[in-house]
Amino acid sequence: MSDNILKIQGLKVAYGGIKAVKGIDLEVNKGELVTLIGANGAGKTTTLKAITGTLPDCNVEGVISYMGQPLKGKHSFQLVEQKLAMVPEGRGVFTRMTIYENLQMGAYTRDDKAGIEADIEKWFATFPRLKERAGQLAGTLSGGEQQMLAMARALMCHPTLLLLDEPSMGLSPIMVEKIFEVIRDVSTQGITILLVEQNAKLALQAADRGYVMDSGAVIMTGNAEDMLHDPRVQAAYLGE
Ligand SMILES: Nc1ncnc2c1ncn2[C@@H]1O[C@H](COP(=O)(O)OP(=O)(O)OP(=O)(O)O)[C@@H](O)[C@H]1O
Repeated sequence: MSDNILKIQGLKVAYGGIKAVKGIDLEVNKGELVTLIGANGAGKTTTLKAITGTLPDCNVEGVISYMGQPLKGKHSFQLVEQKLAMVPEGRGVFTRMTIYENLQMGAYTRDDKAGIEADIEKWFATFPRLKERAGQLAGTLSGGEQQMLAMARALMCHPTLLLLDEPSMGLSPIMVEKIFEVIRDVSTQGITILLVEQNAKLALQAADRGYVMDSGAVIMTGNAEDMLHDPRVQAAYLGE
């Protein structure tokens, strides 16, 4: 039996005349941390949005399967029920709700009240800044704090697959370090992760495998450690 959690076959996405994704294949296996890297406009976010079905009205072809079932036509709430969670670019926290309420919302598919409370405390221990601000509106948080909250909220549903879109974007180096520490930790807990990241070095250092996208196509894939030492990746994406 295959241990695919996510399987993308022949994905094509066109925004009108713009071919953003040109027939890519990608797999994420159980327990893996896979990263998708590439320059601005390569098609990474479009690929994630195709998985979650949150693309604007545009032409999509190909098959995306999650746990062996096609995802087409599923609503966001159905994905969370199936334990597929995403932290979008820009975080997407509920700005007019408190931090505490945001975390509760992340657990809306669960009914184990004590477990939910225990998880909130767990994330407060990981991110003490959120605990200090538990009753504060999420919209008043800094970008880094919102990123922590968005990750903690996504993890409140105990996802099987976590999709992360540019978690390091706009964050201070210390915050980037903290977020990557949490990503690695979550991965070692057995949660399968697909990480889209512009910081290719950090992403490949954290990941098991990587894919490089360029102009809508996957131009390279392999073991993350090997990719880190590949002269082509070093020259094009690692600034070396
Ligand atoms: N809603 C849209 N309408 C039209 N074109 C779009 C839309 N969203 C993205 N594109 C185009 O699709 C291509 C891929 O964009 P996408 O955001 O997927 O790339 P990316 O690799 O995630 O880049 P970035 O790191 O800058 O977010 C780009 O040429 C972009 O301009």
